[in-house]
Amino acid sequence: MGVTEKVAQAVAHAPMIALLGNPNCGKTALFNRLTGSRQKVANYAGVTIERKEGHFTSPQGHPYRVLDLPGAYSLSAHTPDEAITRDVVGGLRANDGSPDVVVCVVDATNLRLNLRLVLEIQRLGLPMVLCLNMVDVAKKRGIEIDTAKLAQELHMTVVETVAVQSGGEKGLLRALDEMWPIVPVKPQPLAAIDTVSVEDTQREVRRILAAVTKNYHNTDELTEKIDNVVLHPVVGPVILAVLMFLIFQAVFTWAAVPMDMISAGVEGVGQMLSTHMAEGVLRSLLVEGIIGGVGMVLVFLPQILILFFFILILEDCGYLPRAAFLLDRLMGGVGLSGRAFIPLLSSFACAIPGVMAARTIQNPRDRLVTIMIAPLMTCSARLPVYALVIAAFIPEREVWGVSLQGLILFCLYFAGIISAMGVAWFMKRTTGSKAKQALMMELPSYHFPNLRNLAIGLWERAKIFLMRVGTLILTLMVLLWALSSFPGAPANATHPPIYYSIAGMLGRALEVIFAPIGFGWEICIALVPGMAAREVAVGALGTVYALSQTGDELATSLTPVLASSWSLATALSLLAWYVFAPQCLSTLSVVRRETGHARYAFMMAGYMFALAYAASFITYHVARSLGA
Ligand SMILES: Nc1nc2c(ncn2[C@@H]2O[C@H](COP(=O)(O)OP(=O)(O)OP(=O)(O)O)[C@@H](O)[C@H]2O)c(=O)[nH]1
Ligand SMILES: [Mg+2]
Repeated sequence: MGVTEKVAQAVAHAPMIALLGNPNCGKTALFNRLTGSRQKVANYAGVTIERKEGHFTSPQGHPYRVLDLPGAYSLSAHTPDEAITRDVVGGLRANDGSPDVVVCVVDATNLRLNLRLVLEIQRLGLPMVLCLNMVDVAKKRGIEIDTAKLAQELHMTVVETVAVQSGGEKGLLRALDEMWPIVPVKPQPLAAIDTVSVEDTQREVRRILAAVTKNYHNTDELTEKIDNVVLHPVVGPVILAVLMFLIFQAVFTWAAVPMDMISAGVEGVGQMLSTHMAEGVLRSLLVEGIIGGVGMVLVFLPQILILFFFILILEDCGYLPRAAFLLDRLMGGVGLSGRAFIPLLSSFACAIPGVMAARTIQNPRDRLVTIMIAPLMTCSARLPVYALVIAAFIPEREVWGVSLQGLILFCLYFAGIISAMGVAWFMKRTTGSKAKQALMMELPSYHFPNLRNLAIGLWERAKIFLMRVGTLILTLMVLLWALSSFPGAPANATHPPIYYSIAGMLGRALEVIFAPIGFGWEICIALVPGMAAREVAVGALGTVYALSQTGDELATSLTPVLASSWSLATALSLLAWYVFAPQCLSTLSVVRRETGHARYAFMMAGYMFALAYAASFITYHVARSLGA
């Protein structure tokens, strides 16, 4: 047996630990520390929405499997993500026994709220360890907790942990090792643990708190001071708007230099290949297919990273639930709850995590509406398309001291948001659901973003993007290049060869549909692979136009080519198209999975196509009549 097989076998029989606790108490941070993995950690409730499994070996050499679970306020689940947690600990999931040990993670600064769940879980009768996490913060605030006394009151092992510090998990590891040999126990049925009333549990929590803590308070003065400003009814929304605006400015202004560098590098390689290689199929594949297509997408890495830099900081410092709170009234106006804010914000990265994050929404109608509008938020794959067209058509100028290009980008994002609100309003009206639930959301204490997490987060993003470029996008580009290069042009050709290729024929067929909104056959070719991944539209335009060049001059830079071959009306129409354009196929399949019905995926594709076409049509014709 090889070493890896031995490890795999040991892991398969290792005791299973489940990390359980309220949302935002540090379960995932602890999971990452134990297993060395990099699951998402952020400062708001409802970050983890799926069961994640990992494994590790303790200092004494014992193997363990460990489960990270969505946070829950109680075992009587109210949302789909809480249901996952309930089913896992209750042993109700197929293929999964109940856990052998429950590690109950609690936020030491918020014991009053957290202990309720501890008492509830205790009734399951499984072996338990209590992790008093975030003791670093508790100590700073002068909260003193007598751990020995708490252990005595609860009849279980209590350890202190700091999940964000290296070595902060040691106490837990020691406690686990002391439990060996771990004998599996069957949990009490969930129905049987519901016998104690909420009031009795509350009374018990108060009694324990009084016994184990001195000067217990869960207020944080700094957080209160900041919130007085940030949640102020007038100042708050202004701060939010300014913040969003600055982010889009930064995406353009900060990215300029690194983008120029990457683009110069890509062009350099292209030029070198075209001067040193003999003309032929291979050179065409490399220069027009790969450099012209994939290189074109690569250039947008800095912009994507800058956008994520801000999203990650906002996530980690604790501002997001505040923004949800500020927008709750506004969103209530169109029938959405403030709860929808975080799923919608996640959709700026990609609609897929956004659609999945809708699991934290309790009301099924609210959840469905949120899922249906999530793709209208501008995902990061659309950013390259916007950026390319903006760079080609919008002059690099300042208006009232702000970059005009950044301003246009902001408007495009804004257009997505406004139309999402419109669609939500329409859906709520037609489904006739009026009930509005109050927003119940914990506002976590602010903390300074963890720089290591920030760096890891950005690195992960860069990796995801580069992987996409290197696999999916590369494959599509090679395929597109082949379809655009064969068959070759006839002898008496009057157009560039691509016109006669398979892709050219397809583009010309589609042109019939898209000509009324100003798209020529070249754009139509790019729309098709753009369905698989949006950035590919940019790469595809790169390849299509590189192959369309008739002169000797090979253009590796797309921007001037577009500026000379499209009218402004066409460019604006394409931007409008991408505000709505039907989702990439992977989003549609996630929508089907999350809603359980294929019809919602079809509905989504249909309504977005109709909106995209209408918006482009109007944009194109208004722009034309204004002489653009
Ligand atoms: N100072 C300090 N911060 C911590 C500690 N543990 C976690 N955090 C921070 O607390 C926040 C929440 O951590 P997560 O690990 O995402 O919490 P979670 O319990 O997995 O949350 P959900 O997935 O939403 O249920 C993050 O901002 C962490 O960086 C700790 O021991 N000390
Ligand atoms: Mg988590």
